[in-house]
Parts: sequence; structure tokens; C-alpha cells
Amino acid sequence: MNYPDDSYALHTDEYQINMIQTYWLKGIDQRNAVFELYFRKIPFQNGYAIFAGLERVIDYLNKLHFTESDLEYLRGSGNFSDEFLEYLKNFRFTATLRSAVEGEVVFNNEPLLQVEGPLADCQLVETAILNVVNYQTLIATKAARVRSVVHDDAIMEFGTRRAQEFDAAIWGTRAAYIGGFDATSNVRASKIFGIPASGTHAHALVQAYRDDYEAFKAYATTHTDCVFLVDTYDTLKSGVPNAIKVAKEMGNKINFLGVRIDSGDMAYISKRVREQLDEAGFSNAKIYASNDLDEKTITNLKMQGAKIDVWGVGTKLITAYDQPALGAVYKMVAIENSKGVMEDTIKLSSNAEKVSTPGKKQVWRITKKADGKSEGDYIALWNEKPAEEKSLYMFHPQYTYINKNITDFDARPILKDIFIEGKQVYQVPGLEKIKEYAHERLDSLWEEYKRDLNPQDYPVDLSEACYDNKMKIIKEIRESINKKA
Ligand SMILES: Nc1ncnc2c1ncn2[C@@H]1O[C@H](COP(=O)(O)OP(=O)(O)OP(=O)(O)O)[C@@H](O)[C@H]1O
Ligand SMILES: O=P(O)(O)OC[C@H]1O[C@H](OP(=O)(O)OP(=O)(O)O)[C@H](O)[C@@H]1O
Ligand SMILES: O=C(O)c1cccnc1
Repeated sequence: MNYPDDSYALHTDEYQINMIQTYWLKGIDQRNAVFELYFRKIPFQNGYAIFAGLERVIDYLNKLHFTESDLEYLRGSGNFSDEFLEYLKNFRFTATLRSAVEGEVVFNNEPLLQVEGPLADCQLVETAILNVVNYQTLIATKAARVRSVVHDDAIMEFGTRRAQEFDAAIWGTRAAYIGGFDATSNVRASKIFGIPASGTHAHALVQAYRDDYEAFKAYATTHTDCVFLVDTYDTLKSGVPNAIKVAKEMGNKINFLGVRIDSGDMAYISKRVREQLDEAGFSNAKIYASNDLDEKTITNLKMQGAKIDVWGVGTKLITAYDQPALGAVYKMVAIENSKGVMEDTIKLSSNAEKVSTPGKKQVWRITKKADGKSEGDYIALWNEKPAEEKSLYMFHPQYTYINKNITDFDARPILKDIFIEGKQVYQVPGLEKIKEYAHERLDSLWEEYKRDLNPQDYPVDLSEACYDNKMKIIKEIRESINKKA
């Protein structure tokens, strides 16, 4: 693999390029189209998801062009004509992108990202956008779940060694930070994104000296901040007593921050470790824990009264262990016809959940003026202006008898302009701002949507116009198929 001009233009499924060739040969590649991205189920049976991935999507779109080696590769496949390759050579992203911003609290079945513009552009970018948003949103959501159970304890991201390769480690770490983690063990992620880097030491250090005391002493004489890993041989008989011995010997020459335990019954052991540290006068020393932790184990450890102050979470966070895919999809919702008129489109399915919602849409977050808390999300057709209405009729799109009228509300659009006709118009805020934003957004959500077990379903409703439009299009398609049959 050695292409000095390698690019992400071919980071797409072959069928996208095949379709673009058809669009181009048939002269419809420049027809205006609208595609929307959404997921159908909130991951981890959580009550919300945290949107992430936009920064990387923006970078991808800004750089999107076919390089010489990309075109050479396509030529070599024999599937594409020279004229089509010339067309691809001049290809640049010229569409409009609207998206939820990173850190936004988002829900199932609502558009989180919308691409509007030439059909070819919309089609080419599907795979890469899904690739990025699916993963980063999943990890940010998992991280938020962990944050919700640790409350104010510190949480460190330790996943790089178990992540699905380099990119997942780096971007997963960023997503975890957005979702509420405090630090990462990945030094490059710290360099690139400014996430605080943090870490202790591994068993190898103790194994190298074959002795807890020698290892801790060696570390303490070469570092100021010290967290000793105490479970290599015997946590309570050797690890902690030797950590204490070294801390006493070194006195003010080091910051004895604490000890890490990485095996055994962490509830029982952490309590005994706490006692040993306190008795030795190190009541400020913290107990760090790691070992296949996730929000469930952490909750359980807390229930058992574990004396753990800092949680290191790796594998189960970075691989989204209990749900490895978000399942977001990207569907065409409108396209220009041969007369230049936009027509809404639908994808039907016998499974009601899989029927797409036609038409270019905006998602409005409806909050009560009185308390600023979210009442639900309201998906409306683009030309509707719910923010100007006095009263909104909100109803469940499948169980329409579940409904309510809302007055005295604010309606905030979730999809923001990111690119207008190929030009970036949105500046991604710094990572700290994004993290803060996620925190604030979560604050405005009622507790019942935030509990980690069996949360309430957050209302994601269609406007009447959007619902009626969907029903009308379903009816028209059914009638037309029946006529032809
Ligand atoms: N008190 C506890 N309650 C619930 N789960 C715990 C408790 N203590 C540890 N765990 C979890 O149980 C699992 C124990 O895993 P495992 O059996 O691999 O650990 P171990 O044998 O102690 O250590 P090692 O990694 O050296 O094999 C880990 O996921 C750990 O986080
Ligand atoms: O358990 P995770 O949530 O994935 O957290 C990261 C794990 O990585 C390290 O173990 P590893 O066995 O790789 O190395 P070490 O024993 O040398 O520390 C660390 O001790 C944690 O157990
Ligand atoms: O710094 C640590 O303690 C650490 C880093 C990576 C993986 N596990 C632990």
C-alpha cells in the first residue's frame, strides 16, 4: 500500500460509483436530490444518543476529489469509460450539508444529517458519512452512559489496545471525550485533539523488577506523579504495602496520587485498599480501577460500596461491546423530476419501522418556555414554521392516539447549515465547547429519558403535514402498483 496521493474518494462502496456512472450517462447526475441520515433504534437501550462525527465528515467533504491513483485504479477495473473518469477527475463536492452539531442529544427516526444537491454528490458521500457518524455517535453514546453512572468520578479512556485499529482508537477517544470522559491513555489523541492524556503503569514494570517495591521505587525516582499498579502479585499483602512504603520514603519528592487495581473482586479489594491507605495516612490517595469495566459493572460495584475513585474503561467502550453498530441509514427523501420539479420519495417495507419518511425535513426540538425542558422532537416538512405557531399538535407517528397540544414553547431547529453548495459555512467549535454542549443538552432532558435502565421513550413526532404527505405517497404507490399488476 503505497500511494502518495491516496485519498478518501474511493472510501465508498463500489455500487455508489456504479450508480453515479449510470446517472451521468443518463444525464441525471446533476438533478437536485435530498438524502437524510437517521438511525432506527437508540443503541444500548438508552433513552438518547449523542451525535458525533461531524468534524471528520467536514474534513472528508472539503478534501473530496479523485486523485491520479484513484482514477488509475478505477481505469484498471475496466468498468468505467475514459469520459466518465474525466468527469470524476473534475468532481468536487458542491452540495449543501445540514447536520446536527456534535454533542447534540439526538433520537431515533429523526434526520440527523441531510445532504441536498446534485444526485451524484449525494450518492458518492453516503458510505463515508455513514461510516463516520455510525461509529462516533455510538461511542459518544456509550461514553455518556458510563458518565451517567459514575456521576462526578473521573473516567479515563483506556481502549486503544482493543480498538478496531488505529482510526477507531483515535476517533473513538474523541467521541468518548464528547460523551463525558475526562482523559485518554492515547497520547496521539491527546496531541491531535487536546484531550488530557493520563495513565498509570502496566504489570510489565513490576515484572521487569520482579518485585513491587523495586518497581515502585524505580518509577518514583523517575517521575513526580505516581499511581502504582498494585495487583501484579498480591494486592493486599504486597502491592499496597509496598506502594505505601515507597510513598513514605519519597515523601514530598513525589505526588502519590494513588494505586490501581486491575483484577479480583474489586468491591472487596477496594475497601481493604482504602483501609490500608487511610491507616497509613494517605486518605487523599485515590483508588483507580480497570478490568473490563462498563456502565453495568460500575453500577454494580457502586452498589456494593466499592471504594473506587477513578475508573479506567477500555474494551467495552471503544468496541461498543454490547452493541457494535448503530445502524444509521441514509435515504433519498426527494428528487427533481424531468420537469425540474422536486418530488418526495419513499422506501416502503412490510416492516413499519423501515418505511422512510418522504420529503425534505427539519427536526425541531420543542421545549417548554417555563422550564426549558424538552417536550419532544417535531419533524416537519421544510416549508413549515413550527417556531411561529401558537400551539403545536404532537402525536406519535405510529400510535396516533398518543398525542398532546403544546403551547408556550420554544422550537429549536436541530439541522444546521454546514456546507452551502459545497462551501463550508460552519466552523466546528473546539472540543471543550462540544463536550460542554453535550453536557448542557443532557441537562435539558428530563431524568426519565436519561436513566440507564428502561428509560421512557422520548417523543419523536411527525407534523400533521409530514404524516399526511407520507400516507398520501404510500397510497399513491400502492395504487400505482395495483394498477400495473
Ligand atoms: N465485585 C464485583 N462485582 C461485579 N463485578 C466485578 C467485581 N469485581 C470485579 N468484577 C468484574 O468481573 C470481571 C472479572 O473478570 P476476570 O475474571 O477476567 O478478572 P480476574 O480474574 O480478577 O482478573 P484477570 O484480568 O487477571 O483475569 C471483570 O469484568 C471485573 O470488572
Ligand atoms: O479492561 P479494559 O476496560 O479493556 O481496560 C484496559 C485494560 O488494558 C490493560 O490491561 P492489559 O492486560 O492489556 O495490560 P497490562 O496487564 O500489561 O496492564 C489494563 O490493565 C486494563 O485491564
Ligand atoms: O494508564 C493505564 O493505567 C492504562 C493505559 C492503557 C490501558 N490500560 C491501563
